[in-house]
Amino acid sequence: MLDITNLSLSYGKQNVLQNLTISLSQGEIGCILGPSGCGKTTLLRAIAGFKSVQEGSISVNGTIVSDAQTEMPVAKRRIGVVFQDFALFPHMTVLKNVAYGLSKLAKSDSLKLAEQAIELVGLNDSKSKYPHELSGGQQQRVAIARAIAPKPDLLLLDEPFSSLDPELRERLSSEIRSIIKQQNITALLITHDQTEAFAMADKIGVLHDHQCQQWGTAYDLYHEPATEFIADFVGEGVFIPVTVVAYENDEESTIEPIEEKRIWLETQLGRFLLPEEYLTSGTFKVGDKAKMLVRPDDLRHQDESVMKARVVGRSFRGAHILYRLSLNENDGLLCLAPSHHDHQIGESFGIHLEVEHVICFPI
Ligand SMILES: Nc1ncnc2c1ncn2[C@@H]1O[C@H](COP(=O)(O)OP(=O)(O)OP(=O)(O)O)[C@@H](O)[C@H]1O
Repeated sequence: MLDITNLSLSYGKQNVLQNLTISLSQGEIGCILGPSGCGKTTLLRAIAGFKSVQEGSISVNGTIVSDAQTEMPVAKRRIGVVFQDFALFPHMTVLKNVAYGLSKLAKSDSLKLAEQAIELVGLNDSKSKYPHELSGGQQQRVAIARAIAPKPDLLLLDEPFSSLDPELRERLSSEIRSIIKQQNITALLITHDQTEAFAMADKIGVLHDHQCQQWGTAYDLYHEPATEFIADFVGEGVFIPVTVVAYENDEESTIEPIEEKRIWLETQLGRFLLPEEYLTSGTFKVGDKAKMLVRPDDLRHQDESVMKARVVGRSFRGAHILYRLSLNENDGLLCLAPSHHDHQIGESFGIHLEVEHVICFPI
């Protein structure tokens, strides 16, 4: 439904995005995530038709809407846009706001579609109210109803929840996801908020350094980040120093003595097999120093462990406590422990590192 291929966007000589390739199937929700200034809005504007394309192409539902030669007018693209500030008309009722984009249809058809969209977002009782009579969350629902009423091929959402408080943001994002999914709408959301991206999206692309550094599921980004930037930007975690080592005999290992597999990462928290892909790609050789990603949920609270770490910080999160721990010289370890393990700053407890996905980067 959306195919963006080798897209480059710039403002004059300022290059914003280069060689970006992403795609969404019918009914999929994608999200473009990235820090301020990375080019999210520019990308959204190019898809909607407000920004020309220097290289590559954007296709919606099999038709090229933008490339270096083509620029389909905005109104012909069959793309609905939900803006950050809702952009509702203050002097129009909810019903008139939603019906506004349907003015080409016969009045009875436009009202029918508008009413259907209003019902979908649960605002049946507010049809004749004006935007100033609605809460922020309700106004956002009106904006969404207005964008989906014409049944667009693609729905674009520009930081749709950023003006709402965090609790409402979380609730609304999962409600809006259900509506979009129920209607089998293809949608692309842009945000700098990863909680929003995780709650809404089937696929997430992270923009950095003018590139989309990874296009994958939230699970992929969190557990198998393609770059050091993504490892750092998505989720919490720390990097610990490691040394790439080889063991000549298998006394040290319970693993079968396969030559390639006897390369390990030695850390102060134990030794981990260097994954196959790092060997085949030649990223590391024996003797290299590197850094390994440790997520707070990789580091377990384990009373019987001989390795004890001291609590230097703690943040209570209800079911869990996120501990910042100090071990030897390393002050920055993070451990997410069930909150019944209630330790105060200065106390020590046993830890055990269990890394399912070993992610390493050269230093
Ligand atoms: N109209 C413009 N003319 C020139 N440069 C622009 C224009 N709009 C944006 N830029 C520049 O392009 C880059 C990308 O901006 P963009 O607004 O797309 O980023 P963003 O990721 O959406 O940021 P934010 O999250 O802060 O909204 C920035 O360096 C910005 O200064």
